[in-house]
Amino acid sequence: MLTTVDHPLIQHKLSLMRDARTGVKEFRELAGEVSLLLAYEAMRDLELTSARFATPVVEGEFPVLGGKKLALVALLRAGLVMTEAITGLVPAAKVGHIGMYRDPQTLTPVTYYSKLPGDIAARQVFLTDPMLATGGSAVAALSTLKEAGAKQIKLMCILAAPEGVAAVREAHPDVPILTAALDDGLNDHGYIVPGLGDAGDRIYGTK
Ligand SMILES: O=P(O)(O)OC[C@H]1O[C@H](OP(=O)(O)OP(=O)(O)O)[C@H](O)[C@@H]1O
Ligand SMILES: O=c1cc[nH]c(=O)[nH]1
Ligand SMILES: [Mg+2]
Repeated sequence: MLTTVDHPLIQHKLSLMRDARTGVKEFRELAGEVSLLLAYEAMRDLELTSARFATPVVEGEFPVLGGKKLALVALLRAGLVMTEAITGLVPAAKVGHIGMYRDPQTLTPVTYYSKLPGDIAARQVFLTDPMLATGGSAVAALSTLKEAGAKQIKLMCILAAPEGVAAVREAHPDVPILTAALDDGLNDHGYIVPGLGDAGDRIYGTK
């Protein structure tokens, strides 16, 4: 399932991210803000239970999170800024990291790191990566998560290309995808069009 979260605040902030004139500091802040807004939607179906306590006025039953514990997994580098923002909302979530870069010639992902919570099988997992382009990186990262035992996973990205959505759907049809926008496609270098450029480079000021 693909959900495009087209809230006006997200769309406005995404347009600022797309603008080539936006510098590193602002881009990084915007990526964090869009991630928080995406998380609001991605976590809409978290289970609630109730707790009994007294407000300053009266005693009662009140809703509190009660379902599976959460894990946020950052696909490095660019996904890191997303998990760091989202931990502000869900500070009890455990955080995992999968390090992967896309070979510029072959566009296939190369994995260089993986560190996941030991109890990931029992957690609701949110994989974060701003860019879903060919989908090679997300498909490989989702396989890594499933090999580690993860069963309930959502993929959160800021921009998706139809090619990447199709690749994830094909390899991992059980994984819902949330994105701020579905763009037109990919150029000859595998960049999303119109896109926002190389997310990692724009967040960290490399290149
Ligand atoms: O869907 P794909 O075609 O696999 O491309 C998407 C990947 O490309 C970017 O990472 P990149 O390889 O640039 O690594 P970086 O975060 O270290 O810059 C992006 O953050 C995704 O992980
Ligand atoms: O447009 C793209 C495609 C892959 N990775 C990026 O960072 N940007
Ligand atoms: Mg990059």
